[in-house]
Amino acid sequence: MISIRDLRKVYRGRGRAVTALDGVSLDVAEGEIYGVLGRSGAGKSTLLRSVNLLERPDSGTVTVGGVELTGLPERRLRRERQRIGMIHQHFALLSSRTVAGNVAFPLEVTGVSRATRAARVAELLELVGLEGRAGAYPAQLSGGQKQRVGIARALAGDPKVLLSDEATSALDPETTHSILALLSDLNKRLGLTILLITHEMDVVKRICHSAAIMRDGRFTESGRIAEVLARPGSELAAELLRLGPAPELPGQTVVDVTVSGDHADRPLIAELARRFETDVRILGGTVEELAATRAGRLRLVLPGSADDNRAALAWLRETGIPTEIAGSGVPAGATGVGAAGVAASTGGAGAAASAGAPDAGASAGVAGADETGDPA
Ligand SMILES: Nc1ncnc2c1ncn2[C@@H]1O[C@H](COP(=O)(O)OP(=O)(O)OP(=O)(O)O)[C@@H](O)[C@H]1O
Repeated sequence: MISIRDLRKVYRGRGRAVTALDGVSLDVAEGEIYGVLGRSGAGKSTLLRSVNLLERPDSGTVTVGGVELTGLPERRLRRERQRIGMIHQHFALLSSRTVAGNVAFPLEVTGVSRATRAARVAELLELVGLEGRAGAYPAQLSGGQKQRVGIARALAGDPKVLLSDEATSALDPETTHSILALLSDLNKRLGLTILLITHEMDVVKRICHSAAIMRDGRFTESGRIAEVLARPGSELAAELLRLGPAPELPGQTVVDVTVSGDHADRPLIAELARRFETDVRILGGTVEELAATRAGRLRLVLPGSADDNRAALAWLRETGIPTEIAGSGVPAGATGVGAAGVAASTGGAGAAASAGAPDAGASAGVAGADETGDPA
């Protein structure tokens, strides 16, 4: 539904040039919710605003619903833009207009008749759960209600694509959940394709089918959540399923295994114990009901060094369970077997590389992420 190819954008001014987009490519399938995650300054807003060409990229192409927007004259572009809704962090409502007046605004601009407008506004307010608030002014609404107005307004022209610019960043956690639930519901009921930018991993966990991490104008990793979880060394997977820093346990091997999809119901620990006659301990774990799938990450301790456990590690790898040595009790450099080594040898080298695979500090990258919810 949205296809972006090699987008570049450099802001120039006062002898200074900032590369906001450094060759970004992205595909969002029809009916998908796609989250772009990144810290402030990563280029997320520039990317999102490039999708409807509110921001003109220096080069690259943007295609939405089969129409290449970057090739259109301004008048045609204005028409195509009406098929793309957008919601904003601070709602961007007109304070002098009522809820109904705000939602009706885009319909007025496109010349929809008064009667049709009134019927459509009533329908939209019901869709976002704001029946009965048509006559209220923005100042009389809570943040969550304001965002509902923003969503109703964005959907007025019956778009197939919704762009969400940090739509929940100004809201408290409970309201955030209700707005995310609404977006998810609209995605299902209307088949709405949603591209959102956020700095909150929780948003990705709750509603996204696919995600990307953006840093310095580039995607360092991207993909469908189910694929990402199966990708050894994945930074996104580590952020989705967080474990604390790994301890050093001399003479033991600490491994982090990710179980999702077909593996979620597998009696993995019993199998390991049986096949390799080893006493597997669980050191920690996290299980998440992600929008895309149920998934978990377990931190296991196997007696003996990584070398002693070679066969068990190989079996995990062959079984297709992403496995990383979190801390072998021996310096990674001494054996050459570190998380990156496992990642590379599990057949995920390409994916790990595209993820900006962590090097010698891999275990810290996986397990030692900060507590802010921001990607590293
Ligand atoms: N109009 C502009 N003129 C000059 N530089 C800009 C402009 N807009 C953005 N930038 C710069 O481009 C880079 C990317 O900005 P962008 O707003 O896209 O990032 P972001 O990830 O959305 O961050 P934030 O969440 O803080 O908005 C930043 O370094 C920013 O300072």
